[in-house]
Amino acid sequence: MGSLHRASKTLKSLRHQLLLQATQQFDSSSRLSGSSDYRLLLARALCSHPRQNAKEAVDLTQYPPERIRNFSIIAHVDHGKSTLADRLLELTGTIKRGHGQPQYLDKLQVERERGITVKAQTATMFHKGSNEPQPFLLNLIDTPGHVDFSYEVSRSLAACQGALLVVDAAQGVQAQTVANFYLAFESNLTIIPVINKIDQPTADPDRIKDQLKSMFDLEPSDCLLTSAKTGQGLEHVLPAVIERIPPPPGEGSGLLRMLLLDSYYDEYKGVICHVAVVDGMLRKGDKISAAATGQTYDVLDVGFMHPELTQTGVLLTGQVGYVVTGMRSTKEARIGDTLFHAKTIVKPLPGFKAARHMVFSGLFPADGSDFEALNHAIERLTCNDASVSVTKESSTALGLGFRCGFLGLLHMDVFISDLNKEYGTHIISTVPTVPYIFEYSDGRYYL
Ligand SMILES: Nc1nc2c(ncn2[C@@H]2O[C@H](COP(=O)(O)OP(=O)(O)OP(=O)(O)O)[C@@H](O)[C@H]2O)c(=O)[nH]1
Repeated sequence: MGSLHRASKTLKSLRHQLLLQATQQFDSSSRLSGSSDYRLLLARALCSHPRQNAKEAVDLTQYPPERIRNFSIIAHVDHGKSTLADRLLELTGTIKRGHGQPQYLDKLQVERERGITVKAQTATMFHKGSNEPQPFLLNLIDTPGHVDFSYEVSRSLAACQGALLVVDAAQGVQAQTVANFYLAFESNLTIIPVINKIDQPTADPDRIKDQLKSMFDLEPSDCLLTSAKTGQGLEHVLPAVIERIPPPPGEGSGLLRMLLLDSYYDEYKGVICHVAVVDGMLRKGDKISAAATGQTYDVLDVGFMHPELTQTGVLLTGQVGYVVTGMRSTKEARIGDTLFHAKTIVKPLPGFKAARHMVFSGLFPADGSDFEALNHAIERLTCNDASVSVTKESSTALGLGFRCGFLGLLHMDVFISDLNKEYGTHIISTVPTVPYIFEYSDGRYYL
């Protein structure tokens, strides 16, 4: 107890010193001006000593691609992806049984309130099978099930070689099961069918096996039967992942190429990028460039999600993790971009198709004088949701406002309620519209 207290005091004073250094540097540097530079400096000071979890430091160099498996969990809404993810995290000792909230990877407030996954989340686990001499490093990506967020699913699949296709043992195959199956199939992923919720009285696994065979040509003998609620059948999931999903391809000794999967803004660290290392190796202190923007950055911190950010100082071929580079805004982190070592020439990775906005709505401040506040709130919110498009709009009745594009109605609803809740802005939103093409018989058309 005493030594813990001392350690915590030492850490606190170290943090204090770093903040002091950052403040002194800020005062003395004539090049730095404005609060954003100050924030950046603070973020750098804090990034070099991030919030570490109490687990032992992990040496990622011990995990060559042969001992890595990257997989996603995909399913229709509520078929049990996040609950299954919880159980796998518990089975591997990544989180403690009964500790933390259910649906651990659903971290956003909106996810907890609505019981849905909105943003894909990655967690790294270590698992040693009973017949295996060495442990495996498993990267699990929990994805959203709702159709509005299928863009998140396709991005996540780009970092994986396999997917667990979870199907409710009573409901069977649903619309998003089909859509997500084809996303995984087109990406050439190994698909492991998991029939979940077999504890339900109405469960009928044999009927679901037949459905999976007739619709997707998945063999009944390949189906795993589980209950993420009771734990039944879960012992077969990770061995199947290790046996059936191939290791990530990529050249360990090649030039560094990383796929930028996602980014978000953290108050303390600045922009945090989630990346998949396709070739080569990344170390803290390296200089990297972004193919889309041509910008060069210093790598201030590198690590993986275990399931909280855990510093490792290095990421190797096939590994999925995070990088902090001192980017000022998530707008600099173009999702799907290729990151590589500065001064090297590499072929950019294919990246992703741009997100398509399906629904548009005008957002106006209830009081015209709140326009700047709304502008600021939207800017902050889009920092963590780059899939919203924003253009300024003016209306004779409602004054100055914004026209925003969303991936669907649920996405719009989530965004507007976040605007109201997190920023206390009172806004008027216009009836959502969908873009359409008006085509004349003479061939002319209007959007
Ligand atoms: N009976 C039973 N209920 C389960 C099982 N697995 C999950 N559930 C319940 O099903 C509901 C949905 O589970 P989630 O894990 O949030 O489902 P999800 O697929 O992640 O949902 P989205 O993220 O919204 O797509 C929750 O109430 C879970 O407790 C199971 O094996 N048996």
